[in-house]
Amino acid sequence: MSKRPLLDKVLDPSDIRGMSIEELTQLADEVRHDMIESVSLTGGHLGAGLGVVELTVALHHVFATPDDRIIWDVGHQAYPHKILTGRRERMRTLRQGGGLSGFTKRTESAYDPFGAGHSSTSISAGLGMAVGRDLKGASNHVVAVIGDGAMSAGMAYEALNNAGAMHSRLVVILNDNDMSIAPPVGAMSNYLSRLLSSKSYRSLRHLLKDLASMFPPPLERAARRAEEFARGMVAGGTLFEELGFYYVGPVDGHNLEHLVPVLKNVRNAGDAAPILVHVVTKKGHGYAPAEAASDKYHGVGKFDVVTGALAKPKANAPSYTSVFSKALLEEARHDERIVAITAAMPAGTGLDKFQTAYPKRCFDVGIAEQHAVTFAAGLASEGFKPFCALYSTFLQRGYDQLVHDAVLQHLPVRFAIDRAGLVGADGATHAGSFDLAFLSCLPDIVLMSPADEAELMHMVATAAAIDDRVSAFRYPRGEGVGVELPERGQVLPIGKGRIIQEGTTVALLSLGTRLGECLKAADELAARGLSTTVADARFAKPLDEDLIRRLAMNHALLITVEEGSIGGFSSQVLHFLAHAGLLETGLKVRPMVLPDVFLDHDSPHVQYDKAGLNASNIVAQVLATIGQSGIQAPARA
Ligand SMILES: Cc1ncc(C[n+]2csc(CCOP(=O)(O)OP(=O)(O)O)c2C)c(N)n1
Ligand SMILES: CC(=O)[C@@H](O)[C@H](O)COP(=O)(O)O
Ligand SMILES: [Mg+2]
Repeated sequence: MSKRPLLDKVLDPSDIRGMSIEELTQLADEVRHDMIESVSLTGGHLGAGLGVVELTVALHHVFATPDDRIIWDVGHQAYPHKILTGRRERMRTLRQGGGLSGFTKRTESAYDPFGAGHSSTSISAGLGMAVGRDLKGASNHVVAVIGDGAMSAGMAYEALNNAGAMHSRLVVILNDNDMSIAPPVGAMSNYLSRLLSSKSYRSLRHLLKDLASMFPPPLERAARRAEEFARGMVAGGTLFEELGFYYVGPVDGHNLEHLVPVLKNVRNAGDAAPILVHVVTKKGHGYAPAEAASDKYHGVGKFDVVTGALAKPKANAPSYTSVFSKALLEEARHDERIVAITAAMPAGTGLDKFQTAYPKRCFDVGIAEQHAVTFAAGLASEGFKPFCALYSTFLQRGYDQLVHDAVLQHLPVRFAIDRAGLVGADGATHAGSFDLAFLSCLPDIVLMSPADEAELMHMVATAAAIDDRVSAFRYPRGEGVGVELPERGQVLPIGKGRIIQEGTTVALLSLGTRLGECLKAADELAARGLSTTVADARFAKPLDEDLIRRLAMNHALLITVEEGSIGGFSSQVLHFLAHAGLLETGLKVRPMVLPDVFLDHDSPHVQYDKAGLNASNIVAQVLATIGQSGIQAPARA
């Protein structure tokens, strides 16, 4: 850790409360350099944090954290906050096993009053805290910091709508950097741009005058309020004022001479009404390579601090995302009814290529997963073939829409579910653990998971062909196994799995990309004299009942393996076995699923070791269940 004259003296935010603006400016500079240095060694979310260095310093200078609550929306911009709140030394452990989380986390620090990872929760959480404070008769401040991208989600509007009518003292800081991960989309984003161009930055004199007129001394307050309404101040104001917020800004978020007095005035306002401070920042600010990059270095691996050059990760095979992207392009070339939907993740889902090839058939709806799902259902009802590409963890947001708007109406929306299973450094908030459980219980859905990237291509083709109900295929983050890829995927027989290798004693039935681990386990079991069948289920729904029956009848032990929580594929298999009377035959069955805990960030391999889903764990499960001596396969047929 490099020496930093001022930052070295900051053990917690109380050390910066007495600093002058000059000192705060120097401190911000030191925090920025410190953050760049540590993220260059760990990788992580860089651009967002760089953009809020001054804002973070100003907030901790003005507000009495942790009694005053600061809630960072998403939490990916909270690295400067971590540096200033006693976690500076641990920044080099960021996103690694046992290290700091890449997001805010309640168990990590008293300065993180609310955990995050998913976006657009901060205003709701802040309002809950503000109302809780009022109910307790306490007087602390609550500040929610939300980005312009996160403002596109329904939850943010639900919260504004509620807060604007609550008369509870809440400060919302809208951090407007005119960026999401990709450039922001939507009418709100256009509105914010218009707001900025019509108002331009308010000078400090104007800002303080505005604030003074908003927050008159207590005795005059009621009369002043009435007068404000009477003369139409609210009606002539911003959308936020229409919703019942005091609007302050726009303020230059990199200018501490402006930020600090404005925040002090907001803090001292004392009025029982929510305030929205519109702060304008630049994502990646103060680090030229980030400012110059098209994504402002939103998320990076390790990099060279001087040049900004990103370390190139070694890849032995194309990523599942890129294979999906290519396969969908191929299907779209053959069928112009195919359209694609992303919720603010065009690059992350691989739909950026689709956007370039078919701009009129690709829709980035912003961070709005619920809307994405019902929007796709609407397109399907008009005869289109929508592929809604979402990360598994973010699909959780759109569950009711998926059930009520798509599945129930048999509207053929195709869900391309990326980042299924454990995702590594993003940790528990981003793990795709639950989709198999929450999808496999839905009537009539077709739910697939590929064992490798060629299988993924087949599943894209299969989904394109399914036109009478919802279908979904889920695949992991990261690279495939390096199999040869066809030009185009083939349509698979629905609900049919495949036997990969035949054995006699143990049957491993895999769904998804644990198949490789099952094959390794089978080799090891063979070396121990246990003849093992390995099968790839391909479908979690409908189940291949013939295949499962065959495995159950001809083996002593059946193990299911999946990268999902309890309640998913294995539960479907167990349900079938129970009702088919196959559990009373002496067959032993062991479902191997993710453990019933939230697993923290680590490398995916270590995570899967902890989850007990690697080859060695499968071998151990077999040996623990039937012993090393082996059992002869029963003749049950
Ligand atoms: C529900 C949900 N959908 C998608 C994401 C992925 N995501 C993380 S940050 C981000 C962009 C947020 O933009 P903004 O709020 O403006 O913050 P900035 O990065 O610009 O500071 C997105 C889409 C998420 N975290 N949560
Ligand atoms: C903060 C956030 O939600 C995203 O930036 C996410 O971390 C992206 O994950 P991938 O790196 O898997 O695209
Ligand atoms: Mg933004």
